[in-house]
Amino acid sequence: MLEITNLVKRYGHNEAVLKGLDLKVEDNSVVSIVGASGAGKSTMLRCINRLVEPTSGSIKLNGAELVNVKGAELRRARRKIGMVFQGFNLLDRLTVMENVLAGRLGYVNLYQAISRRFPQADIERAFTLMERVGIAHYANKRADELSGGERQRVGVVRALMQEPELLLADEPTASLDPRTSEQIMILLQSLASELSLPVLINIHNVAQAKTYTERIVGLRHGKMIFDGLPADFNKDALDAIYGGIEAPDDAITEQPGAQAEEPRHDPV
Ligand SMILES: Nc1ncnc2c1ncn2[C@@H]1O[C@H](COP(=O)(O)OP(=O)(O)OP(=O)(O)O)[C@@H](O)[C@H]1O
Repeated sequence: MLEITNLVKRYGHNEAVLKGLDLKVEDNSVVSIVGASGAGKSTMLRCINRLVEPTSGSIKLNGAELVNVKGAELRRARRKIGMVFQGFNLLDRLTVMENVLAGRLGYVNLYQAISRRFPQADIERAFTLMERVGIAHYANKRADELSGGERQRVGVVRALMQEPELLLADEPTASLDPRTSEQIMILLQSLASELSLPVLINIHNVAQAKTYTERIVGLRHGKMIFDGLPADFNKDALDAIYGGIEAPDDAITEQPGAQAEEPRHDPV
């Protein structure tokens, strides 16, 4: 379980970007974080994986405090947090397998990392996960030969190679076409359930958030102003979060094609 208490982040002497956030996310739970540009969504994810230093507050993952840990303890904490990126963040000239094995770098020694001699168990785990997401046949292909959806699957497997206790996804579908986006959202949803992982997804596409996640958290100016079920995320909630400025046209309607595969929850 992820437990955030009174999280504050201030960059320099500016006004706080996160103003006392509280959030609990159970295992198996897929939560989307929505909010206008600048609301603090990325800062929140980056505080959790400590790419950004929180100003104050507490972030606990399965009881272990993440705020203020340093050195080896921070490295150990970080490897428990898998991250999936909008731009995939793959090493294009390396193969799919090499990219996937990069997820183990936090676990192997320097010699193994430099010589890329990963334990057999890691290679087997890599194949199992690649098979699970349908990319095992691409193991020896270069990453830049894959489509966007395939590349994102590589990104997901690399994150899972860390044996994470939490998965963070920062706009994981923003670079993908609608159909591929749906597939990636369904994949994240299924993996959360299969691996008993809490998953937090920053997402601009409110229709996808409503269809493929079971809980929506809405941020505005660094404060949480909505935390509830997709069914309760109505026009008032949308206006409160986006202030009528940035709300996408289709935000409260069903995502076209959402029925193409079986989502776990009925679209609302
Ligand atoms: N490294 C930084 N230094 C100073 N200010 C920053 C830094 N990173 C983000 N900010 C500011 O913090 C605020 C929140 O930014 P953040 O990227 O967290 O928002 P967001 O909701 O993720 O936006 P978007 O949807 O556009 O990615 C913005 O005003 C931004 O300018």
